[in-house]
Amino acid sequence: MTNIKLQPAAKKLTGTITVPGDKSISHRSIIFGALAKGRTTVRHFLDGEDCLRTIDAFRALGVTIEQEGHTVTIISDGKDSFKEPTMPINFGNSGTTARLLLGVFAALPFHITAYGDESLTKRPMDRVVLPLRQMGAKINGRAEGKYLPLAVDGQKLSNLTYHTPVKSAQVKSALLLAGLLAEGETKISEVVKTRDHTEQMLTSFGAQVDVSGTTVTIVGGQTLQAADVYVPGDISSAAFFLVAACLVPGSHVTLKNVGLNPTRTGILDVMQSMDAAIEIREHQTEAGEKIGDITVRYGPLKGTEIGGGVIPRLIDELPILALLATQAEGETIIKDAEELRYKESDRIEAIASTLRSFGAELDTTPDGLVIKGNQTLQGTEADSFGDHRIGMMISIASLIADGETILKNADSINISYPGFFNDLKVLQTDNV
Ligand SMILES: O=C(O)C1=C[C@@H](OP(=O)(O)O)[C@@H](O)[C@H](O)C1
Ligand SMILES: C=C(OP(=O)(O)O)C(=O)O
Repeated sequence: MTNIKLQPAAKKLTGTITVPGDKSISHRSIIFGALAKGRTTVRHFLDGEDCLRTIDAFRALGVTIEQEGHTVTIISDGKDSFKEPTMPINFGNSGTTARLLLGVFAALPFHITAYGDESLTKRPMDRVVLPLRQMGAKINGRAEGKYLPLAVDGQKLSNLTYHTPVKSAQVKSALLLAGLLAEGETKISEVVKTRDHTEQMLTSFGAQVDVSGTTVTIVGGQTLQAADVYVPGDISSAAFFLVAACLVPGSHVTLKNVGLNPTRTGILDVMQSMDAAIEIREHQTEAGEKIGDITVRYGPLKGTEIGGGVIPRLIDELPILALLATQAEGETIIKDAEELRYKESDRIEAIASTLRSFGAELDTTPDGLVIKGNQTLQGTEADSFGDHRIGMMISIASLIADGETILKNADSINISYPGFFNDLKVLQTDNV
């Protein structure tokens, strides 16, 4: 466990950085590359700990995966070439690995045991286990299969028509993957549209998938063909510097090649509604994923209400948006975000206790937060709770707090952004 001393920003943040690859797309590139026949090359892959768990899981199934820096090559002959793993699979801290791979494992002719770290072991898996059982999956574990460790006895799965009650791209994706490996037509509908990287990648690997509003339909038994994947920069990582630049006086920062898939850009909409000075220049689309540069400047902000359909489009950005709200003029209300309670930590409680330790005033509600604006923050000792997004929120808060901050358990940041402190240093060293 590493503790880091952080100082208030001595000067403005300036310059240009390219944030690391998108975590959701990196996971999916490995899954699809392993399921496809042929050689898949992935560029700008995120080498965060979560994505490495997905690589390890497919290596355990016998798939050849080579990694050189941010380029990953997957050589596979498809699912029929997979072998039964001889050891339990460790999903680590990664909810995405756990949920999506349960959808795959359920359909493989193997007995597989999977477990996770202390945080993942507390996160609900029944959201995928229950619908997978409706397809014929045999999955057993604690609390009737609600929590890891889980034992999966792979089966031939049948098709599913399912309206998912949770607003979760992980659930949708797990069921689409199971549907791809099942017989017949699987139809998944959601209350609000969640990130659609699985649907985009199915198409780019040659599968037929039909998207109509918030319903996705896939016919099982399709063969995927290897494809080359370029992973755009992760808007969820960019978010920390978008907010930092808004908060540190005089800042002017450009983030290059950021993924601008509309199911992920809720943070840009919300920051613009708070009057943030943001310019977005979309310049290309790769395999259905929009990519562009974002420039943001320091400036005054106003409070806002964040709720409804935008929530899944910015779910992982809510910790850093909560910090932004403490500096806006007027109150900010975050609602409809009960899913925050099922992340790496209970993020509603983690945001509240962390910002309170910086001296901020805010209230929690069952599904969100009410945050007072125009607040002065004091340096503090704050724990990431093993949650990478809380760790990065603390680091950005320290830039505008009076006095020193100590970030405890800073290692958690390696889950999604191993080069975070380096990129922060680049922006603090004039690189225009
Ligand atoms: O599908 C994905 O890649 C993800 C979906 C979201 O989780 P939920 O599906 O649980 O909302 C998000 O919080 C997570 O970081 C990544
Ligand atoms: C919730 C997150 O990831 P996961 O569910 O994959 O652990 C996240 O990255 O903020």
